[in-house]
Amino acid sequence: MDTIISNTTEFVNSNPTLINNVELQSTTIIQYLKSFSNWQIALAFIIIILTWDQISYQMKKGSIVGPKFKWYPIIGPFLESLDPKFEEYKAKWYSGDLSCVSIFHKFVIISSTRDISRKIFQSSKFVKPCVVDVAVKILRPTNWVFLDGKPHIDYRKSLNGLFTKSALAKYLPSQQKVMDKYLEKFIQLSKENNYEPQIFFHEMREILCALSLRAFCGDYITEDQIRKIADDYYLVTAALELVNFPIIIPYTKTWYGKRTADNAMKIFESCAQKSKDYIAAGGEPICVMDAWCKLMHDAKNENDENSRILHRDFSNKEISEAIFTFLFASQDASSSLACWLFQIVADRPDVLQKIREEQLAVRNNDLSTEITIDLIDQMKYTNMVIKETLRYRPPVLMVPYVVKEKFPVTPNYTAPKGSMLIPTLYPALHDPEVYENPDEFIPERWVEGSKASEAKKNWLVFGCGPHVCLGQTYVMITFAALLGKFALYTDFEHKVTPLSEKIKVFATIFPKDDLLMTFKRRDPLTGEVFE
Ligand code: HEM
Repeated sequence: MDTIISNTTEFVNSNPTLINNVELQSTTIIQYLKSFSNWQIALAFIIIILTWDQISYQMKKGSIVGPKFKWYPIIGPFLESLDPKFEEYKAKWYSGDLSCVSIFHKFVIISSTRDISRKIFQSSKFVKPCVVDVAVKILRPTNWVFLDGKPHIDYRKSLNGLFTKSALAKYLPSQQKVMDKYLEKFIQLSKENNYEPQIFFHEMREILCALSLRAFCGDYITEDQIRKIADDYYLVTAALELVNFPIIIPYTKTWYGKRTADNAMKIFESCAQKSKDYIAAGGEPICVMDAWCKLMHDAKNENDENSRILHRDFSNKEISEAIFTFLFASQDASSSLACWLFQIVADRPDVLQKIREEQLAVRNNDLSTEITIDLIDQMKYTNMVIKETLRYRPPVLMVPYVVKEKFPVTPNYTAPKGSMLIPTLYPALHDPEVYENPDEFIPERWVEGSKASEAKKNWLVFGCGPHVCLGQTYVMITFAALLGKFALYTDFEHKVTPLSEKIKVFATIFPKDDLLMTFKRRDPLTGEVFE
């Protein structure tokens, strides 16, 4: 290196004409630039940026489907993305196996076939889940959900035990109490409104939040704390919208979202300590936190090195952050499922009738029968209704991933590093080759051995691969218990409007008219309805 520098210096010093030439040229360039006005320079700069924006778009787009040019320079379809429309998404999915858009500097690739989507979900070497910038601030950088590769897999192993069937069985009794409470609340609300249909979108979100918090934190969390978190939670959803300002400025959406998340995590931290004390005193787990503390407690006394590593001592802060991610992952998707499930079942009296018959049959007409996992496993038809609702109206339409290194997604297309890659779930779940008349709601298509039930590869409702939904069994069990109870003890009706079947996108998907319903008390054995 030194030799190169000294040789160059020698060469330049021995060539005075060269120095003169360089000086002359720089003076000429400066004089030339000076001959332009500031406006002309600014204009040239803009033209260079715009040209680069288009060239970069074309290079990244390659052979895949997408607008021929970036029609709105720089911003791309940013304004449309502020108010996402289901029909626009759908048009995009069916425009090609891979399609793209470019918004500001972000290049977004959407995959719409089952196989490409599965490949993306399973390629953790090339991709990792993509979160909006502000999510790291709201969920905190130390949160386990931001782990990637082996550290993520190991952390997942320690969490999987909290959502097995045997663990979920322990949370059921406290969830039942929440269901009873909200059943009374829904009937009371309807009575106060003279049984006229009213919006139940907010109530569905509230019951789901309460169910999750009781399952996660047991009785360590108070009714007031649950109500406060349920009331404020929409501020977190709003703060984490795909398009949001990345810096947290006081009194903006993101600031309110962070404040809500911090308050919730503070509550969870104190619950975690109470749970640790309870388990240390020999208590049996009745909630997710207890189950976690029990695993940690037992691991200390086990001779098994692996279990000691998996269930090391997690701090209260770590537990609180993980519990918040469970709430965050569950709240919008579960509320979406609740809205569609009640609407769809209420609109189909024959389906509701079959659910009621099954609910009585599995209880042998004995209403004091305890709801257990075994009993839920016997609710075949109820489970098929839930599964078909998830297929017909999948709460999560797409899962954004970010490309870590150049990713050959197909033999003809390589996704550039840094681009956003979005596998979609909807097209695989509406594939007419697997689900005949995919836009019809047919629970019977899920009978054992049927084409639909055998097509495991199409069942992408909960994703697949290393980040597959941690709560999927929890969802099926909770909703079977919930739907069963409401079908037996209430007579619920839905007011159909022209917007009921239209889809509103708000993180997940909801009926556009916000679900107009009434609930009346019903005798489960005679079917008599009371006002
Ligand atoms: C109807 C309700 C739900 C739906 C449709 C749903 C769907 C999904 C989907 C599509 C993913 C991304 C999977 C992937 O990238 O491959 C996911 C991830 C996740 N879900 Fe769910 N989910 C639901 C409810 C829940 C519940 C109730 C919980 C917690 C109790 C939960 C916890 C999680 C977690 C922690 C992740 C991230 C896993 C990881 O990164 O390792 N979800 N979910």
